[in-house]
Amino acid sequence: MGVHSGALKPLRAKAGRALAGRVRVPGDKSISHRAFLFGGLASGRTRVTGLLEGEDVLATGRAMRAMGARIERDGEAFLVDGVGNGCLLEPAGVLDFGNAGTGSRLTMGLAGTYDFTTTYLGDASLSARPMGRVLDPLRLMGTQVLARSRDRLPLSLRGPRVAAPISYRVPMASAQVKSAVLLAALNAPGITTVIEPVMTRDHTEKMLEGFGAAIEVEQDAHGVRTIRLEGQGELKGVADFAVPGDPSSAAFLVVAALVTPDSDVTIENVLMNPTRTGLLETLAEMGASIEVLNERSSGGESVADLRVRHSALKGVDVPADRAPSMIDEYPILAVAAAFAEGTTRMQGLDELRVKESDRLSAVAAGLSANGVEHREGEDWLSVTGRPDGRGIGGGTVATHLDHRIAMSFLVLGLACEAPVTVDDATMISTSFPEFTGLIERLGGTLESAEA
Ligand SMILES: O=C(O)C1=C[C@@H](OP(=O)(O)O)[C@@H](O)[C@H](O)C1
Ligand SMILES: C=C(OP(=O)(O)O)C(=O)O
Repeated sequence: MGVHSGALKPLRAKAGRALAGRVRVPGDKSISHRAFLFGGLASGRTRVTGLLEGEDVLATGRAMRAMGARIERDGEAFLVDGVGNGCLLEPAGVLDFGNAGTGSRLTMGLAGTYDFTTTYLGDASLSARPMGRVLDPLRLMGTQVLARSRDRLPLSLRGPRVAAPISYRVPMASAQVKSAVLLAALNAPGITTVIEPVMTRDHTEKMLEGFGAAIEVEQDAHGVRTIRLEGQGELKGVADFAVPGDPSSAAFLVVAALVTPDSDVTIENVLMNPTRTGLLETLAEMGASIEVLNERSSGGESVADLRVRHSALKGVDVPADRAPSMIDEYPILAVAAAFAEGTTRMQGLDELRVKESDRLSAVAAGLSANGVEHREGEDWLSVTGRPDGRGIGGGTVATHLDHRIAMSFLVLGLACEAPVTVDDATMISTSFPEFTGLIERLGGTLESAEA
């Protein structure tokens, strides 16, 4: 059952004090999913610290347990005892991924080439999202797909006796598709090749290498990456795996501090992998005061503390080729743009239409509800700001089961003239259960808006 089995919980944010203090965001969602997937597949034990205990990640943990992994809590850590590559067990029941695109798509890759049946279920949001993007390469590897409605959940997969290694060019910028093919390749004999024309987050490649897979990555002069993975090799648990803080969660606190007058906030231990820092780059161009402090290496990734102070922002053009490195950050960038002098133009946003909601139209509707000047195109958005937040706010935003829409518009409400209400805040726990507590600890005002 997803988080959305209960009643809606409307929440309201209003302007008040400056935000101040030091906080730590929870673990990165992408890396946490992969820690359960790779730890649960590898032979031996992986001890995971800093894991995000969001609903999405917990669903991946349950799926791995259903396929034979042992996952136990040990104080602050999780101990994951894996089955060994090639040795997943057929799950007895359906695998319910709730709201999680990453969990469901990567697990389809991981288990879809096994000679057994797996059945995938999701909430209303996930059941509306396209799955053909992972089912197409799986079909090429020999997997049969059974779905009531074409390439949507709920669906079942049945793998072949022996999966075929393939060469696959990822047709859209998607780390989930790249990862699903690489995970499927672990169970195929020989070498599978994935060609990635535009680089997306590289956590799967890095972690596969860390867990001992035979993987090679080459990049040509145009940035096209060729990833080769030899299947059916051994994967070994990682004694200590530390998950860095999630930059996509930090983004809400960064923008909250930038737009709330007199704020001064430090966010500790944020992942600085360059495939994830597009928002920071854009905000710097807008004139944001963000100091990157104490940059260090943790578990093969670079992390840093971010000191963010209230700043006068100006509108900028955000190029389409930056989209992969900030794909989940456009809703909160639109909020930063609502406080910037001039117009911010964002391009290359086609993938936003197939997230937890159609994020382009959900953001545009939320801006409309709060009187923020903007224009929406097929794959672009422009937002014209009001630097002091005067004359904006006062609306109620439809979140469409989308955590990032809920958090973004609550941040809007922290700094505009009239309070902003979101129709439901329960989905926030899919990726950032600590969000409301951290905003309040920093001095922000959130209140229940239940009738
Ligand atoms: O691989 C991942 O962990 C993710 C990839 C991205 O999705 P796409 O691959 O659909 O772009 C991103 O939006 C999602 O939040 C996490
Ligand atoms: C798109 C997202 O996640 P997923 O695809 O895993 O549901 C997100 O967290 O913004």
